[in-house]
Amino acid sequence: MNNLKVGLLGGGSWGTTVAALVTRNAPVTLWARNADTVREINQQHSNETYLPGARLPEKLRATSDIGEAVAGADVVVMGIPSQNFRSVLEEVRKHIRPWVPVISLSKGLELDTRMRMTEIISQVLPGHPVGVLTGPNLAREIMAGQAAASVIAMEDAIIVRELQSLFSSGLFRVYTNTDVVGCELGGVLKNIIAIAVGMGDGLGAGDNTRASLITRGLAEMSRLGAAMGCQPETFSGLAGMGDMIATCTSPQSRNRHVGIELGRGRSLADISAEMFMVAEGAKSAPAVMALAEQYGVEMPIATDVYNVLSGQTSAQRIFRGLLRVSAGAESDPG
Ligand SMILES: NC(=O)C1=CN([C@@H]2O[C@H](COP(=O)(O)OP(=O)(O)OC[C@H]3O[C@@H](n4cnc5c(N)ncnc54)[C@H](O)[C@@H]3O)[C@@H](O)[C@H]2O)C=CC1
Ligand SMILES: O=C(CO)COP(=O)(O)O
Repeated sequence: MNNLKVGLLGGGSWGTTVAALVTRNAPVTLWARNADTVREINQQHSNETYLPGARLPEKLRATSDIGEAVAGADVVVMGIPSQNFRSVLEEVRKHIRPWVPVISLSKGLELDTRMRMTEIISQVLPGHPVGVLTGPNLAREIMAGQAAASVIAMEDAIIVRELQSLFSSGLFRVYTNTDVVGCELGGVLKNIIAIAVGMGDGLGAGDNTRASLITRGLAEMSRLGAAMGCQPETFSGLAGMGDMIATCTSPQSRNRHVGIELGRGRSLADISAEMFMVAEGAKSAPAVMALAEQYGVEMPIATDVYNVLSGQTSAQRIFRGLLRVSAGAESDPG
């Protein structure tokens, strides 16, 4: 048991799931902007829109007053999609107490600035310890009580251990890591590769194709990570390979779903119009391209995904192109 009070922002699939997990260890106040969601969590102990069929702990309290969630919190957790992350953080700033750690659950980059979420936290809330919880963590599976593992990454090796126990429970095993950038990058980049894998699945490609994309995707993730000074081991861990496998193979993944529909020949605008949940890879792809250029790293799969997302080519054309490109050494970028 922990004495820390937690303010968790974001009443979507993952915010609600993490709130339910942490409630076992500490009191959690979940802020959601939608008043109906707040009422449903408090009265019915469910969030049917995002987690159909799941029963939430009765102890979990939701509010639509962000001050109520943040002002008394010893830890603030951000479950807000990346493109809205900064605006919510600006609100957090009005209520948060000094030195309270802020942990991101989000797996995207801010489009205009190409910043990671922990960078945004440090910019908006200087002086607050920052971290990220990330790994192969499909929300609905965890709510259904299936075992999973995750990583909490913070630069401070002491604070990270304190927070490890806050997020851990019997079926949710949380490891620590001090490579914040590597862990965060893993979560961002696997979404792009999951879109590529989805395209292949939508086009009827085989298991060998999927395995090749995952492996070559991991190689380009590791190259960008190396250029950005990350620890190479991070990418073979839960935040890298682990999350890559979960997202690239699960029917639950929203990013893979976007890829499947692109593979069937639909446009991103059409696919997005009928999705109410976020697919971070589709939003972050241009920022990933900008990072690759900034660090001089070749990312052929991410580039193809970006070109399909932006309507410059089709999934069918890039998959045909893949077969035409001659392969070099396995250590080469192509
Ligand atoms: N769903 C999953 O299995 C996992 C998701 N993540 C990451 O967690 C982050 C959040 O994703 P999900 O909860 O899955 O998304 P979601 O699409 O299920 O829910 C997003 C929630 O954010 C809220 N929201 C959006 N903009 C807002 C704003 N300006 N102010 C207040 N609330 C706002 C929405 O109302 C919604 O409740 C994403 O970055 C995602 O990549 C990470 C691990 C697992
Ligand atoms: O990050 C996730 C699993 O770890 C969720 O993936 P999707 O956003 O593609 O559903």
